[in-house]
Amino acid sequence: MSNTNIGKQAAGGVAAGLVRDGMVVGIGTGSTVVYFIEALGRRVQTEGLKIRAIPTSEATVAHASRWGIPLVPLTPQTRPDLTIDGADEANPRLDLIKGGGGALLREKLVAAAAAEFVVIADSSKRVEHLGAFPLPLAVVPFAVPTVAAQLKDEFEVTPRLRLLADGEPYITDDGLYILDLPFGLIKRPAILDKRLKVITGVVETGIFIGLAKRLLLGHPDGRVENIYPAD
Ligand SMILES: O=C[C@H](O)[C@H](O)[C@H](O)COP(=O)(O)O
Repeated sequence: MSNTNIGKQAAGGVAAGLVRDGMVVGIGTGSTVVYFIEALGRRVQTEGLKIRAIPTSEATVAHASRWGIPLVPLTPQTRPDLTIDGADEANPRLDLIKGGGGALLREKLVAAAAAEFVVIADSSKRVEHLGAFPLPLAVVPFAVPTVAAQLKDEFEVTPRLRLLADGEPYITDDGLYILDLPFGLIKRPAILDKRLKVITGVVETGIFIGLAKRLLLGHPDGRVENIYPAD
């Protein structure tokens, strides 16, 4: 197993240990979350842990179902007690960039609705400043040309339409396209998030501000560090 995967698996395992009987658990998306689902699924199968889970993507529906984890939709009455999700970058305040897997919209809904949101990641995801990872933006397909032009004018960034291996646009579970924005350095993520959100045709950004209350950072030696938001 690669060093990165050791960290992901370790963080996913610790996160599965946070789940208690009777909880509603929000389950994010991505390669780190797959390890969390495995560890949680094992607890469901061997300990008889009784939980209900809210998935953030069709991929997560498939993984969780394989482990026999009961799934429920997000409603005002059924909100997660705890949501566990990965991240592409986390700064010291635990502001995040997410959406490398295209699931940012459902992920933000499920993270924001949760009583507690805990991020799991390997140590490469911790950064001083967000922005080296291109910021994903979920955009209505019809609006992509005009949104892209506005981004170039206003933010001096050249958006890249996310494509599949066959050259066709990547389409999210909600029928949206993804524009990846290579900012390089994002100095004020909260302000950038607000400015991007008001562009007509933009549905959601991959900037998650003030949602994560804890980061479980998995290291190549299997150690998991607990990180809380810096002031
Ligand atoms: O849309 C995908 C999610 O935001 C993922 O949580 C994020 O991209 C991190 O994924 P991974 O755990 O595969 O690095």
